Amino acid sequence: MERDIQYLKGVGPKRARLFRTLGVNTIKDLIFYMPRELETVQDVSAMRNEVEDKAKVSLNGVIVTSPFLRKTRGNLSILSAEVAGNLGRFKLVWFNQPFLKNKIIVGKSISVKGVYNKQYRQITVNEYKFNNALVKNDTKKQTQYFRPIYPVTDGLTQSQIQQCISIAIKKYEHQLVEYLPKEIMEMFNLCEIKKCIISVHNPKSKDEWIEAKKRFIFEEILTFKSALLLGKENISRQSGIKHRLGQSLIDQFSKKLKFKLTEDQQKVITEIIADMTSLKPMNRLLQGDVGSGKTVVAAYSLFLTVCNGYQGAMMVPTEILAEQHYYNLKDFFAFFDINIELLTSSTKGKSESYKRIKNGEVDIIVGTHAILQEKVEFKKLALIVTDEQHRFGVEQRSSLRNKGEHPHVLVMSATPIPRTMSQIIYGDLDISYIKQLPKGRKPIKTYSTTPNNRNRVFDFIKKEISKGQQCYIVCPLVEESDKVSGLAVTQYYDMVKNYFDNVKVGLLHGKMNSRQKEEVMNGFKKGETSILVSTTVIEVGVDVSNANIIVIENSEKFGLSQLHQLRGRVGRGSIQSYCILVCHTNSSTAKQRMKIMTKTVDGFDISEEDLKLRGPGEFFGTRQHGIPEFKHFDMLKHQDYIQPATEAAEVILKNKETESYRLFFDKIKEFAKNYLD
Ligand SMILES: Nc1ncnc2c1ncn2[C@@H]1O[C@H](COP(=O)(O)OP(=O)(O)OP(=O)(O)O)[C@@H](O)[C@H]1O
Repeated sequence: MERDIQYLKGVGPKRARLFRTLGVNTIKDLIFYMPRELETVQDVSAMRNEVEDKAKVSLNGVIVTSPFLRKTRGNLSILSAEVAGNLGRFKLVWFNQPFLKNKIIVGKSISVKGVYNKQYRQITVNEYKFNNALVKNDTKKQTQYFRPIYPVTDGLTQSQIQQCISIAIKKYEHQLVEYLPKEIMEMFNLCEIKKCIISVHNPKSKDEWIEAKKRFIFEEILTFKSALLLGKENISRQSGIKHRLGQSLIDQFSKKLKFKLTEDQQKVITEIIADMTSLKPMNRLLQGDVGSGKTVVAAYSLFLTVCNGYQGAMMVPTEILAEQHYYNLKDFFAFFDINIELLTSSTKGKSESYKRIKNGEVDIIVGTHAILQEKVEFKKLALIVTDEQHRFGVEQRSSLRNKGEHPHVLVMSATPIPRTMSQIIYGDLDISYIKQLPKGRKPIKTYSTTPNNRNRVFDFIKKEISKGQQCYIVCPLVEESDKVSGLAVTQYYDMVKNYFDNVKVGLLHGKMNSRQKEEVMNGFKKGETSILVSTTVIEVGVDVSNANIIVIENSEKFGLSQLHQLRGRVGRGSIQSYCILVCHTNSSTAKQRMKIMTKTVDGFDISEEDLKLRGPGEFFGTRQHGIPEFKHFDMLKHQDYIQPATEAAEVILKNKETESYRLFFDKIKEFAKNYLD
């Protein structure tokens, strides 16, 4: 079975090349090559009246009229002929195959598959075969059968794939040995591998096909969950850096805070302290909605590390965010002797900085992925905090981990991920939630409008600015473009400046250099600028509590979760905040999305909706976020499988030394090695 596909009878080097483009390299790959759907084919030769319009049908009959060929104005050719089957005459139609005209001979018998047009008793032919044998009058014949449909490629048809698979199964069936532990199969009522393979490629009934598919879905998610649990088990077996609590120091830090922690913040801090003072490395995800106050939680953990004589690192996805966290942490630690440094690709005097990190002069380093460079070596790194983890790849997470000796890891995510999804992406982490927002926050009022109402929107902004508030306006593009539609910040900035006399307006986008960005951001933070016209560079983390309006132009162009993130830039203090979505299209999908935004303020609900609307692939560009490309498992359709698969994974890890589990456990190790390392 492990032999190269070209050695299968009927394949050869040329066809093997085509198979390889489908990811089929060996005979085993072919046997496990899965159909994407099951087609039900009705046999109209024996049909009663029940065959529906547009149904996929097959027919055996005898050609009874000469072929008729005509050309349409668009140069399309239509070839037709009539056949007589058991139940009368049908018209067959071929599109763009004029060359068949000579083969269609009255009296010849033919089998066809195609799509039925009920009104004209006509079949648009997709596949045909001329037969030598006469058509039998067999009315007891099966009236419907099932045909698996495979992903194909140019030069390789459905029937060729089907034929090769059936040759492969016939020859190698005996090598299909069950590898799932018997106990697991019984516990979860799974169908045996040989039977599944046969049923999935040649099902006798739809139920049989579904049963077989079930096993493959379960097995796939089970392998993945087991690998995640194995990774988790490996980390927890390492000895972590045990911190002392130093409660009095923690109390000192609390006393210097400008606000009282919420109960959720307090609870999460307790969980983190418990992790860091234990013998195992912490491996925790902190999920909290926008503006729920995750930064202060990070500050507590960093403080604990530094007080214990270690270094901490905080890695974030953008320079703006790195700078903001850097200043926030400086502010939090103003009363303590803690050295914090910023490291991004545009930091000046990096080599000096590297030295200070290496010799331990720097206590906390805040930066972008510039921290991951080889040159950055720590003296005693004990805590890694990453913000917006899902923007970093899995490899980056582990490469930062390798900069210390089993450091503690705290992952913060501001994008609320639906539970099912976080169980998959973050299945190897313990999860803490901050659900409450700090006291006194008012729900953001969200409105949807059209560009025609822009002057009214601007007048509203004028009114709020006159009360001392500030406003963000977000546009999707930096500059106008012929290729992509949408408003550009540069032009919009000029328009806003013209409209608002005596109001200071700032412009911010990713093409500006770091110094310019920092200046603009600082001007806005200090309240010197009242309106900030920006691209989505402000999307994550930007925290200016005096800003109470965000206008999002071309709001139809953003995903719901992204709109929620952007909206989260306001409502970060006790004043009433507003989010105005300017939608430039009338489409029903856009309307539906705007409605969700105006009705829902909860980030978890929004991401659930977003996932439904866009599907997991687009929701998070999958590979980047550590979700493998599943062949069978669908995050939306198969949520029910996650819990049982998790239970099964736990059983497997517990019994991994038992003989009957060994075969499958080896597969899990192999998968973990390829995927998680
Ligand atoms: N317990 C609290 N009471 C009052 N204000 C708080 C509290 N905790 C945090 N804040 C303030 O709330 C604002 C938002 O906090 P923070 O920036 O940490 O949110 P976040 O969870 O990181 O949000 P985002 O995901 O949008 O970055 C900050 O101005 C912070 O100082």
